[in-house]
Amino acid sequence: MSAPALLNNAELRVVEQRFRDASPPLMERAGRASAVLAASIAGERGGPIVIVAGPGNNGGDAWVAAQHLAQSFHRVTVFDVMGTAPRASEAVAAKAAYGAGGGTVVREWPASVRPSLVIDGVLGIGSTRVPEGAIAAAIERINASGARVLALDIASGIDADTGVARGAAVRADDTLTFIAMKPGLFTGDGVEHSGVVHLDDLDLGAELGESRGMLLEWEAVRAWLEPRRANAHKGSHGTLGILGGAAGMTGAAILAGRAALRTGAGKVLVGLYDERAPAFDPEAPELMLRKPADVLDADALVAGPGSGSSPALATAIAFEKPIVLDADSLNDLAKNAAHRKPLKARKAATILTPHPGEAARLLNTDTKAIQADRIASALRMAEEFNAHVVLKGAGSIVAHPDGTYAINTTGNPGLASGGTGDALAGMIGAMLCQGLDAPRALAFAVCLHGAAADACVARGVGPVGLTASDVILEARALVNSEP
Ligand SMILES: NC(=O)C1=CN([C@@H]2O[C@H](COP(=O)(O)OP(=O)(O)OC[C@H]3O[C@@H](n4cnc5c(N)ncnc54)[C@H](O)[C@@H]3O)[C@@H](O)[C@H]2O)[C@@H](O)CC1
Ligand SMILES: [K+]
Repeated sequence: MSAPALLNNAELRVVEQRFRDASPPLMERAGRASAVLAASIAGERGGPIVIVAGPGNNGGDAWVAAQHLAQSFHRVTVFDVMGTAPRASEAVAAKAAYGAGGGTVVREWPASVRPSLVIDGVLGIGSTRVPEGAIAAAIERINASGARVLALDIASGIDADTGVARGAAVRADDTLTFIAMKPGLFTGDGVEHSGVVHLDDLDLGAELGESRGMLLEWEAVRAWLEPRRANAHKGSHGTLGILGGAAGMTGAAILAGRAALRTGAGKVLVGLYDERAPAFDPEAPELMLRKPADVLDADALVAGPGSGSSPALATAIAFEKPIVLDADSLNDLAKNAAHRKPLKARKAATILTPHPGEAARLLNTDTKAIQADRIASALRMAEEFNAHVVLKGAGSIVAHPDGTYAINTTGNPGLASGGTGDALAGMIGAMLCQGLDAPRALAFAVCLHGAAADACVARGVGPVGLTASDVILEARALVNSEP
């Protein structure tokens, strides 16, 4: 199973140009696919369908869908938001054919209809400003309809590149997206607004070529970790060192250690800065709690969980194998410019795990600016620090110094609780120890961490009250489960 490609607006416009004379036209294919999915959602004898058509080609898709649905005897009402003539000739023809067949078109929300399905064709990837006037009102009406909503291409009002809702934005139950997946469906506000995402590649899939972005789905990613060989021993799966746990924060480093052990690291040495740190972890006596100087004979190092103002970052930068910088080490990196040059010059891989607040400090900006373009922010950190970066938050972004990126599709709001970041850092370390290269170790752990949280929620453990320890145990089950 290969990972689905992500195409941004500019890349999609190139595809549209290349295929502008395709036969059948792309809009015909998109509208027809929309009608097929809508019919399957509404059911053959389903209730009325309200189709909301906007001013651009997204509205064009809606007109084509309306034509097909009316021909297959669905009770269709089109709400023509602007009342202007569609731009694309296929849309003009579809509107005319729909009208000629006696199809209902209204210029106001059809309040007397109780739709079983609303199709959102207000704005697509051309939505590049705050919706206003009739467009904004139509979006609000769709959200207030109480009906199931199918968005065409992307929920209206969501930016296809960034996932940002600038103002009013449709909340869809399903989105049928065309040609390729778009980043904005899977990160930022897009996560909440897209619902279940369906892809119809309009028969172009094989012709799209390489792309800079991809989606991380657990079913595809899980195959990256090879099954254990029968003759494996603890040395086969590496030794992870962890630097952290200053006074009052030993829990963070211990959680990272437990996560690493339970997701497959051969040995885990936790170097605690707290002078009065416990001698062992009663819940995981296998964890070797040590002084920081005694954990450096390892295959990879995680620095930062609860490390406070200790020298964890400087020690990690000097470590000659892969490192993961988390939490306090990221804040140290943001505060002390002197660390940047030696970090950038490292020969072994560096992984950074900022949440938006930490990312804002690293890039010397504010959280709002980070969230306004999460992909660009993650790629900028990857370049500035010569590191593989995960920008955490809904739709985590994994970005690499070569300009490629991925968006994670797993995870849920239950992960917004203390300790889950420490667990993720430990899982990344465990994957480095088990021989995945840094980009894969990072992407694998991010996807696993979210998939574990999803599995917990699926059996009623969370999202409310989900703990890092729950996620760690579920992650162990997942790395051992058969595909
Ligand atoms: N061009 C093509 O080859 C294809 C396009 N397709 C559809 O076309 C869509 C893109 O079409 P368009 O580029 O026409 O753009 P949209 O249909 O997304 O809408 C943009 C139109 O609304 C205006 N607009 C944008 N943001 C607005 C706002 N916030 N408030 C008010 N008006 C706003 C724009 O000026 C433009 O006229 C895709 O999302 C997809 O649904 C599909 O039919 C597949 C093929
Ligand atoms: K739409």
